[in-house]
Amino acid sequence: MPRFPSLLISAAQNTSRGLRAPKQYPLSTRIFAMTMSSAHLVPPLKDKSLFKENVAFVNGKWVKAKSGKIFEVYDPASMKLIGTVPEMETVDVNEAIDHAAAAFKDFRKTLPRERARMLRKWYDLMMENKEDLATLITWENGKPTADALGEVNYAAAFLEWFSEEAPRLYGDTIPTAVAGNRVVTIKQPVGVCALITPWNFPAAMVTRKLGPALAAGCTVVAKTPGETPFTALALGELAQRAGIPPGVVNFVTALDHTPAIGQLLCEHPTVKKLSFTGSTNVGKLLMKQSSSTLKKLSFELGGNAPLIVFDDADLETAVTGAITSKFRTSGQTCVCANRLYVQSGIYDKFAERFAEKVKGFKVGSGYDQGITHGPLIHGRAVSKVEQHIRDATSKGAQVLVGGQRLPDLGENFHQPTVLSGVTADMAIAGEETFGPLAGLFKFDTEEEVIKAANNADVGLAGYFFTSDIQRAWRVAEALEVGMVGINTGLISDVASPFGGVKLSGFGREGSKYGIDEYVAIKTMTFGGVQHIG
Ligand SMILES: NC(=O)c1ccc[n+]([C@@H]2O[C@H](COP(=O)([O-])OP(=O)(O)OC[C@H]3O[C@@H](n4cnc5c(N)ncnc54)[C@H](O)[C@@H]3O)[C@@H](O)[C@H]2O)c1
Ligand SMILES: O=CCCC(=O)O
Repeated sequence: MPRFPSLLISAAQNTSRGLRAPKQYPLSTRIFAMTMSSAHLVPPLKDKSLFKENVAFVNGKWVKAKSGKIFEVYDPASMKLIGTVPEMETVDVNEAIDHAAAAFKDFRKTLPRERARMLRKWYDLMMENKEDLATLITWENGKPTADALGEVNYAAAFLEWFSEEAPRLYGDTIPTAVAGNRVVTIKQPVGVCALITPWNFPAAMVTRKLGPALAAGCTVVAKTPGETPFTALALGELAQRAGIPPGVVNFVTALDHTPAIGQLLCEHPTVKKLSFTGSTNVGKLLMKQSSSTLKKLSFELGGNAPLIVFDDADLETAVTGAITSKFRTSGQTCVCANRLYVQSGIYDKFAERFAEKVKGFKVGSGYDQGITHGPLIHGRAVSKVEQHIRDATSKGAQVLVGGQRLPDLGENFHQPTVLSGVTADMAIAGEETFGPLAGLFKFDTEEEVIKAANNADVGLAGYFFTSDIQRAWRVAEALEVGMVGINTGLISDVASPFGGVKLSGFGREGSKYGIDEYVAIKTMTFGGVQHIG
């Protein structure tokens, strides 16, 4: 039986999840009055209509699940109810696929510049509503407001970028090898696309797929993450305001029915493409399920990024880069450094300075002033951090900073933690923690560290710090990853191809390559062409 790590949780097992019959929770009570009495203040939305409750977005309409079932979404900081959304089933999603297929007939014929204008308008609306979108992100994901605002900018940038790519979807003219033939290619939209995204970037993971899909002329059915559906639904509202035709963008919502919906999206013959961001285990399952329809696939899966600090690195650059890479979104980023390899000559200085910086973090509610790090997404995420700390310390690692939960702040808070003396036999070496835990490994030679860094079945990102230009090329080429940061801990950029190798998946998002995932190249061969004269 396949395992669905974050989903096979029944209401009884997890008090923050559960299926209920629809209940009346007046919005005004929750956003305003309730938040005044909760552990933290949720800023009121300037535009309350961006908060879509009990509805999903299908064919330009706000709809409920046919069964009338809903599920609850909780604030990971206060553990209070944010609201409910439809627990859709395959019957609902089948309908969404049919609408997307019907919309594709016309949308594929729109001029690229028309699609560009729609995407640009959607981008503008995201920017106009950035504070509200950030409020929603912090509410359901927990990241501090400044980070949430950064995510809105990053997310909107994918719509802007692909609005610019849409009119430049060029084919080729190819010098033929056959006398009398002339060959040209065009790029055509693949058709209806299924998009499945995770909770760690509730806006950016969605727009990074939607932007290129629409730019290419595809229509989509996007399955929102169970933990963070409200941000995506707000994007649906803005899509409608941007004039994107009904059926072109559909957002379906589900928690417990996610595996069944995933299977439907994979096996449905009308769905021509699946783009998934999430764990490697779920990616493997989706690939298997998609085999009967041989869909075009792109997978952005788990990472376990090595970050290497060589003796010749600039200490401050390395410390800042490691902090940025390791603790972004409290370590819940697929490109977060997970294994920090520090050369013996700089190890003590680096450990001291790095630990000092981490000690300065302020953990708390994402809405509070000065907070640098929020809660983790749920209890299972906190348990994994604890488990990695317990395992490492039982095998000899020492805690330099942190090491404990923060129960006074809430169930989902954990101290940012630094361990030194981490070795290859510890759990943290083999799997990503996906939390605020940095493990420092000591190494002596470049050869040894490359071998250790590449000793992973995944290969998403890698980072290193050095002042030697020869080494920079050598190491960048040797690391078995899709993306390398050299003297920087931040590699995410709309203009840069994003994606991995090995079990981190395949396909590239963002950049000039992102749109390729949503098109099919058609070759046209013209025969019997004679030369004149
Ligand atoms: N490479 C990337 O760009 C990237 C980005 C973010 C997260 N991730 C990875 O995702 C993991 C953390 O997120 P997670 O634990 O929520 O991942 P996950 O795979 O459990 O969930 C990701 C998404 O898949 C959905 N899902 C889960 N089971 C499914 C199924 N059987 N069928 C269809 N959909 C299903 C979830 O609802 C969610 O929307 C980490 O491994 C992280 O590295 C990768
Ligand atoms: O976590 C995954 C994506 C994060 C990013 O795009 O930088």
